Amino acid sequence: MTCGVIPGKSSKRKKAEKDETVSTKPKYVRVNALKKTVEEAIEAFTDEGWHLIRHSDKNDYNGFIEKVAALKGGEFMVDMHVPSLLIFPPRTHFYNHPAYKNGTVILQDKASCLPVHLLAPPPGSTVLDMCAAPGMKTTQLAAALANQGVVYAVERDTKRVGILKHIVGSSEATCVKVINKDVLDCAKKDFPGAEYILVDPSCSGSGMTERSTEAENKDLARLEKLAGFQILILRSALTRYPDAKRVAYSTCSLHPEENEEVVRQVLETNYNFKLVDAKKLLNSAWNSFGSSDYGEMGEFCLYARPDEDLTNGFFVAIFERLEEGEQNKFLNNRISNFKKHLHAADKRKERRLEGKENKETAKSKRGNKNNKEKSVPEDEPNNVEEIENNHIVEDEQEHGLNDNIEFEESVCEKGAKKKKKKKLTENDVECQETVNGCDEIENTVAEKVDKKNKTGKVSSNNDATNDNITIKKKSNKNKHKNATKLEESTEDNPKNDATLENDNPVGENKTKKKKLKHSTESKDDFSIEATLGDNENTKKVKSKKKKRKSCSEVNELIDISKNDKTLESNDNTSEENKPKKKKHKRFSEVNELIDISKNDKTLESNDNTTEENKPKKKKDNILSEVNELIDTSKDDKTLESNDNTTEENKPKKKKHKRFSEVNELIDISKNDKTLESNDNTSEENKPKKKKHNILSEDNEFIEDLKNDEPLDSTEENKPKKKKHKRFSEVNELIDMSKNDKTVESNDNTTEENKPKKKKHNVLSEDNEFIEDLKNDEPLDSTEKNKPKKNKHKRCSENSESIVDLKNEEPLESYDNVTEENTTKKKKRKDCSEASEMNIIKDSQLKKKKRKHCSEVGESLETSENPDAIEFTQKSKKKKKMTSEKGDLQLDD
Ligand SMILES: C[S@@+](CC[C@H](N)C(=O)[O-])C[C@H]1O[C@@H](n2cnc3c(N)ncnc32)[C@H](O)[C@@H]1O
Repeated sequence: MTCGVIPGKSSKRKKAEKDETVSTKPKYVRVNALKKTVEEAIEAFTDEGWHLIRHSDKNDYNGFIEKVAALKGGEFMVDMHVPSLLIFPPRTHFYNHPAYKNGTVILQDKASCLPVHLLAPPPGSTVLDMCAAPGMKTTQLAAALANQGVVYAVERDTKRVGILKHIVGSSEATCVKVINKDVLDCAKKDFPGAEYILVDPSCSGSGMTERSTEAENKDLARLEKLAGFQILILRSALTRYPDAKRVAYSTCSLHPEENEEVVRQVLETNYNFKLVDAKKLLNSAWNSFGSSDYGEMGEFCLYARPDEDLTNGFFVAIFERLEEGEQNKFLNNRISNFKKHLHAADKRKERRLEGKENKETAKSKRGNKNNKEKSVPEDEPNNVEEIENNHIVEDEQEHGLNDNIEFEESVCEKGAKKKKKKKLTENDVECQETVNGCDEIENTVAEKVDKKNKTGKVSSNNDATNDNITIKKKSNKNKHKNATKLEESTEDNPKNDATLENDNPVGENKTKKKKLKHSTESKDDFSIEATLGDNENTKKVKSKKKKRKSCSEVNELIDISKNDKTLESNDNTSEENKPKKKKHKRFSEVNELIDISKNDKTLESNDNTTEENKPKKKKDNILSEVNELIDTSKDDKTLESNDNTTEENKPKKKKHKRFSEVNELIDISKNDKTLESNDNTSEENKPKKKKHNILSEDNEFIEDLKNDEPLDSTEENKPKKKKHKRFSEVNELIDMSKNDKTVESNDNTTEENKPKKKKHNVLSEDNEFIEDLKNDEPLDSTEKNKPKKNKHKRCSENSESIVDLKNEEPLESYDNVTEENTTKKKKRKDCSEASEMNIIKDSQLKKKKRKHCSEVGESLETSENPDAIEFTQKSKKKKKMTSEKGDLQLDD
């Protein structure tokens, strides 16, 4: 036997040996299968005079431990779990043994062998060792692969990379690729096809028997920092590598803070992996598992404990990618958190409804609400921030190295140097989670949309190829008379494409009186399509003499900056009618923001509602706006959609004007992914006795998810002999700067009912509000009810010309279409105006038009300025003239 104490040892080695002299822990030697089989090694040791103690019962772990504990000098055993592991009595030294010197055996504690043993990558597979140095497990991985396949061995510390390379070289692990990098700075392409991942990060090392006192003296602050990093790196392993089948997380710590707690925090937010019961993997031949404080989750984790297992203290958790139909049953807390958000949304809605009863306090309530919503919810975990703040890395000395390699424990200074980089990397990790969360939301919403489509209540037109945003509005008769529902589904848009569709099927409005449809398409693969009907937006008109008029405007501006994406949408509309004896009130907005960001989820919604017009005997109901924001982070995609519809009932000789505005600003900077959708709908009913209903719902889709009910719609248009008017409009302006592309589209439609003579006009217009503003008049699109024998034709559609213009000029497009019916008996007059896209172009030809556009801009800018009213009044006088001008321009 050649084992023994080596002369001329360093002080460090002397210390290690001194420790061993008091250790009762056996000495473990892993046979390097790349050089020798276990049988060959056993034979060699036997030849040296060592006596093999056998343990044949593979299920008798306690009997095995007894035998190990009873090993005497000159005896050795084969481990019952790790077949390549040989066990020698305590205080056996191999420093001078030829097998150790030539790399045939590697001194590695049994506990340290368990992670790779449980990870069990088969030969030929691709393995990622995220924290490789000094390389004990790396070489074990290479042996498991039989050098067939590849092991990416990543080590951040340059000094330790040298040791890693030495050990890898001496063990003839030819399949290992050593990479001196921070693994968190690496991308999946750096380790193509990584199937098995070992996460063996720096830890407190409390499991090292020689440091057993540390286990009793917890440095909680240090543990917190370490746990932050451990969570980060484990989460990275579970989210960043799509081909990963199995992941092993291990530490040589006995602190739950670095073990079960890390597993819990990562697992609760992971949709793709499950925790494997380690006991099963070891055929129940093991005794030490995680804390029952963590329930089954803890029990699935494995501990190696010095006292019970005669090893170093160690922790191992094995994760496996979910099969189809499988679920991560430890995801519960995340769902719980989501439910809390839903509950919070309910409360906001209640507050909003309450606030509407008191108009005077509505604004202040809104302000408070916005503030609240912008604050981080209490139930949001703080891990990410903790990780960011505490991203320090402490190198941990691998226990096996105490025996044969001299290296110092060092604190990696690169951690501090790369702090900025790491912060970005964390964002990447978080971003992955957002995708998951939003995918789920999107999928659920998509299901709702499917249901609606199946019922035939929703039709959709989609000009986009694969990617789209769909917004559908329906009224909800179950909850509120004047409720409007919004559905929104989003899908990733790899080319910054977006399609917005607003579909309000005309439904059974009996006579198919109204249809508004327009579509715009931009050059930069951005298309917006809106189909507006009146079936889904409910209206009640109880007075025969009432006319309904609606007008709405939307103006949006979205700015998505390249490295710091911010979405802004501003919508300002101003318009006022001052009928003789009517009173008019302005209506404002509710802005909501829901931010679910901490665990990679962000959801924002803005909702604007308020305001009522109460003419003497008339009542206005302005109903609802829904604004939703979904942030999907995948591949830096940003989608935004805005949809606004408004409606008004007009009393007979009264004039009514309605104004709505939406202003949104959403800044989602993390990882450059933002999706925003705004949807605003309004509706007004004017019952006889001044009843007033305002309903607004935001995040309706969340509501539906919560109630697990299909979105429903109501329709309450039942005026006996009433005339119905409907109006809707969509205006979108989207600026995408990422690819230096700006797309702007404005779309507006209006409608009017002209009751007395049952005339009906269907009008579809783009940017009607612009046109109307230009004319200093309320937006209108008229629609008249036709008498039975009257025929109705559609007159103007500019969508084609609009599309053409857009295709020519990517930056801006203004589309205007107008149509009017002015005669009592089946005469129709149609006006349509085509748009102008580049303000600079055709200055001469569009001189008048440009002037109008300028006025529009002014009016928008001064929407909160009293002067705007004056402007409006002045411009009203020019209405007819302007309209004529428009005709002339079109003719030109
Ligand atoms: C516990 S040791 C790994 C022991 C190794 N698995 C073995 O069996 O020999 C942790 C190692 O991870 C390295 N490390 C820590 N953070 C890292 C990071 N972000 N990227 C790469 N390596 C890292 C440390 O420098 C240290 O060498």
